[in-house]
Amino acid sequence: MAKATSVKFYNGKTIPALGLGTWKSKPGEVELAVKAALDIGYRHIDCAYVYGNEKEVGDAIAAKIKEGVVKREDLFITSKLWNTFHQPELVKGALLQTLENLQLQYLDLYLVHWPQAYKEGGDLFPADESGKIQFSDVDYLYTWKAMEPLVGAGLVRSIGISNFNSGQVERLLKVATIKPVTNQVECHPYLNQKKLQEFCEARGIKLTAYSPLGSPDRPWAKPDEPQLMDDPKLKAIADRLGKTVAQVLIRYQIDRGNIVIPKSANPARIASNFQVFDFKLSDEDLKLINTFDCNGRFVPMTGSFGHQYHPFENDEF
Ligand SMILES: NC(=O)C1=CN([C@@H]2O[C@H](COP(=O)(O)OP(=O)(O)OC[C@H]3O[C@@H](n4cnc5c(N)ncnc54)[C@H](OP(=O)(O)O)[C@@H]3O)[C@@H](O)[C@H]2O)C=CC1
Ligand SMILES: CC(=O)C(C)=O
Repeated sequence: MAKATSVKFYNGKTIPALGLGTWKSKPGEVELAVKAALDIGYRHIDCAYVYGNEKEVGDAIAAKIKEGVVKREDLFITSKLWNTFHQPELVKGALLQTLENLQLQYLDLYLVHWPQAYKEGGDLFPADESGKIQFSDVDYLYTWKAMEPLVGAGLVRSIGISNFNSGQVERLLKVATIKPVTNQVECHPYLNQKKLQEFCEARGIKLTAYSPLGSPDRPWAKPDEPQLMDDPKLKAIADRLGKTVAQVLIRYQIDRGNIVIPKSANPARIASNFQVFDFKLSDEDLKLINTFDCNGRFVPMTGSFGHQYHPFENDEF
């Protein structure tokens, strides 16, 4: 198989262009999934405190390091600061908990998971009696200022953001001493993020594409909603190339210069999703897939509607 490609950040560090997503991989299955991925050749794992499975991801990484399959320095491990830890004095403690969970001395990348903060100190989704999430008004600029010293302390190699819209990126850049290396956002043919990608790229920030397969296992999916991977137009392209739709969707991101983190908990699909380094999409196919955009967002974070920093309500992109 051809060599896996990597993407270079403005700070000189590199990230494998393809990583394994871990949201919704149950604690009982994620350890096997990460072990399978590392055996297959994945070197980049996308984690988050809120996924509730970091300990099992850490067990898998530790086991594969012990077996001699991988060395720590060959891995790229990302995690994310959850919304209830945005108060500056909570940021380092949240990271230390994630490091302990993952059994690591440092992360390669730590992201502010969302720009909007939730009420600190309790549930990860702190709801009132009516079920409405309780917000906190901490400004993400203060959170960012608490992320920056983590780099100098050697606890993280790079820092970045996730789910920030263009206005929020711009606002952050005005105060940042350390610029984010990436903005991790939902990205696939129905929401191709062309404008946000160009906006970030012009500022030296790489885009990481989450839910690249359309997140069919998202908990709020309804049976009658369209499934990206069932799209006949994508199926036709995949059939013509002799590839799976998932492989085309992954390659769509790599060929646009993005980082991509498909999730699977199934070893056969984890392997097949990695078989994307022996072909490229032509410019014609990229252009054709770009026309499928319909502003189709699968992860709208509806519980945050009404929050002043919820990213999907005001700015165009
Ligand atoms: N920063 C953020 O706010 C967010 C970050 N993320 C990150 O991005 C990752 C990926 O996004 P996610 O929303 O999980 O969804 P994906 O778009 O990666 O889709 C995952 C789903 O696709 C299935 N699947 C995987 N490979 C194949 C295949 N080859 N053929 C058919 N089905 C397949 C999986 O099933 P199975 O497991 O059974 O194979 C699972 O149901 C997350 O896991 C997380 O790490 C995601 C959302 C938000
Ligand atoms: C999956 C995820 O990262 C969310 C919903 O924040």
